Amino acid sequence: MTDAFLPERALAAVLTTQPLDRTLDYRVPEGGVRVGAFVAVPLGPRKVLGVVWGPGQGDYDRAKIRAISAVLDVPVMPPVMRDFVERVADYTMTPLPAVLRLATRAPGLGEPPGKRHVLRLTDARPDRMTDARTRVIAFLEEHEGMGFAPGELAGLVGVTSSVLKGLEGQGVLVREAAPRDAPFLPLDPSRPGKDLSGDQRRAAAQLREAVRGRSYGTTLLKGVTGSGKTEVYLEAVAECLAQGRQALVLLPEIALTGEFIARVQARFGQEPAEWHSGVTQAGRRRVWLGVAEGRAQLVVGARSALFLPFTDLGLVIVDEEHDPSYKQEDGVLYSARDMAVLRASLSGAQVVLASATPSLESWANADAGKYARIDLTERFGAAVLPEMRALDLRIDPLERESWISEPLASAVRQRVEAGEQSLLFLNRRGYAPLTMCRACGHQIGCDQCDARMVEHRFLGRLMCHQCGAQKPIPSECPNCGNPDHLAALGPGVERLAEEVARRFPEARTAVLSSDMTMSARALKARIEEIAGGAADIVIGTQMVAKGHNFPLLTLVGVIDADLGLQGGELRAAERTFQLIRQVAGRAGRAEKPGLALIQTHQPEHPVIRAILGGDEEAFWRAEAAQRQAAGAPPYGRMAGIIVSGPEERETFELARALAARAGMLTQAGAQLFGPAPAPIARIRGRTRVRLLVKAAKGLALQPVLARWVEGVVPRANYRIQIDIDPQSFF
Ligand SMILES: Nc1ncnc2c1ncn2[C@@H]1O[C@H](COP(=O)(O)OP(=O)(O)OP(=O)(O)O)[C@@H](O)[C@H]1O
Ligand SMILES: [Zn+2]
Repeated sequence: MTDAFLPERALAAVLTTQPLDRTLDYRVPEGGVRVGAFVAVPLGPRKVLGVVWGPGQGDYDRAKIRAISAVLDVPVMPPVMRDFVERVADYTMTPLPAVLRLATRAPGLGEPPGKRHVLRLTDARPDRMTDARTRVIAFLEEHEGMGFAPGELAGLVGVTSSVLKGLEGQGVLVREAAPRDAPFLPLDPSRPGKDLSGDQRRAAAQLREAVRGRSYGTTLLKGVTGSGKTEVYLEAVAECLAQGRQALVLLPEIALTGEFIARVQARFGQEPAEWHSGVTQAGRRRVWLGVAEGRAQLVVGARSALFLPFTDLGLVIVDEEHDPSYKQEDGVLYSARDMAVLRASLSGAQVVLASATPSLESWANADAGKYARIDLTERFGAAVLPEMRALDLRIDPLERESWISEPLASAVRQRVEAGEQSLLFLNRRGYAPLTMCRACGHQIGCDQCDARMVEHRFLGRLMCHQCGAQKPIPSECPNCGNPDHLAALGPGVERLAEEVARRFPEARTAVLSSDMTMSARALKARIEEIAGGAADIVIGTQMVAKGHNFPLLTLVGVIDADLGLQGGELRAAERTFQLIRQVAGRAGRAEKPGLALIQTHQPEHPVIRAILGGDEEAFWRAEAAQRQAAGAPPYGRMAGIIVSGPEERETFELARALAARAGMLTQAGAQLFGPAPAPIARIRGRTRVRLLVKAAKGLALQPVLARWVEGVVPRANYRIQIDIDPQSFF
């Protein structure tokens, strides 16, 4: 792609973020415009954001062509970034505007800094409190001292602008000119890092050398939990910064950023830029511009940080690269890990995929020699890997309404007495996964989805984990009307917490679950407190499995190791292995050795044996052999097709129309399975039908799929969604 200039009055093809299937021609304004420039263009009665994508196509009535309204005063989108946007769109089979939206998720891009006004909280309080006023004040108190643009504040709190005006009139809020965006203070890569062990030093040297090469390459950094992967890849970051190039660190969970930022600050003297859903609108704009202008050297963020406009990206770290949350499951269905490799290959950058339990994809790529691989096999310093033991629930059965077996309970008791921490891991949010009437057997489901409602006792509500619908916990059965017979069945973390409180009344407990109504900042603070010893027993969902450092933690109890093995999904074994090894890895990270106790009904299951056995290579090899035999990823290609719509019959008809064209797929060497009702056959009132396409690894699947679906045009409100390399099959 070229970095061309279009003169005044020429036609420019502008890609907007609006859902159109093509670029639109506009007339270039006075002064001309560069290809890649961000512009505002008229579209109907509105002005929308766009990027000059190239010379105009000239296939539209010249007399009707309108002019570009404004060329925004932000850096031009460089050719590699435009290339990246197009490749992502092609790979994920997503319309370009949707990908461009990912790349422009910062408000007010065109406005110069310093011109904005923000509202700030004063010490005054209103004469009369209303619910809306209380929320505004509570929100601003939580974001101590920060100012927000009025529109932004109204949106964030969910109040009208008149509420804000009222508060301003009473002096509760003051209007101030926003300060210029705070600068990004330079990180100093020459500061010394920690003294590395021999293995760490060799690993760091290898990564540094790769970064010095200033060309593309991917390295799998496979190190056992607590081996110092972070310390090692920070050396690669140091090298990248020393080269004057930008670096990006992707983390799978916002809650991890707090600890990571502190480590960057300790290593390089300043904080990195931060990018995730917890960052305010103003903060996003600052980071986006800082990255585009090359002022932000290091960004730490969630998967969408990959779409920031880096000018000279030299390194991408994907930490906990196996984590399923790197796959975006709505909107643009993309894998941030895979797209990181794509982006790096376009930018001449290095990628480091760090994990103790790599994805089979990355393991296989390293095995095939496509990725370099570095192993760290020991924990740093005196710390040793935790001992792992299965607790056979057939031998030590659980008591009624109890989920902690006697041997696990006594291990917890010992830790509490010794002043050490225990972690009880249960990958289920809420109180109970199922509410059933003991009189008639009715199970309370979501009205909109083919899913059971999950009791959240803490909130006093039943909640659908598919669509988020809530209803109060009924006092009588909605089916037979019988009172007092509704029973909560099975445990969630809230119920486990109840048992812990009952059995260890003297212990301080903390529940960490991703659905907790806590701001990102409050969550970070809570995790720091826990790491500092504020809880004796931590109860958590998969959120706690990811990379946290709790130095006092010496015991991990896995409440139900069998949970992920049911259902037989493609990645069930891999995921269970990763999750339990990860969570066990939280134990014994300091001097005291750790113990992981794993409750299971099937200790002889191959996956449970692999988790306990520690021969990881054998596990991956066996898993790889099975996938290879089945032609499944990463040895074969897959695309999931989800057909959805309001009427069941018509949704199936649409799916069958696709199936009728299966010949095209077969001819190209792909196979079609389905249609079949999706495992969750209804979400938000829409019927869901699935098809699955499988093909050999070498086949360029996307063009084949594009031709296949082209011939079937869904009616309004019906959808055909294609998920390339699907991770979930619900
Ligand atoms: N060379 C070193 N000198 C001092 N401390 C170190 C060193 N290497 C690692 N550590 C410390 O050991 C702990 C574990 O290191 P780190 O978090 O980098 O491991 P990790 O491999 O990323 O772990 P996980 O995969 O479990 O998240 C951290 O507290 C880290 O500061
Ligand atoms: Zn629902």
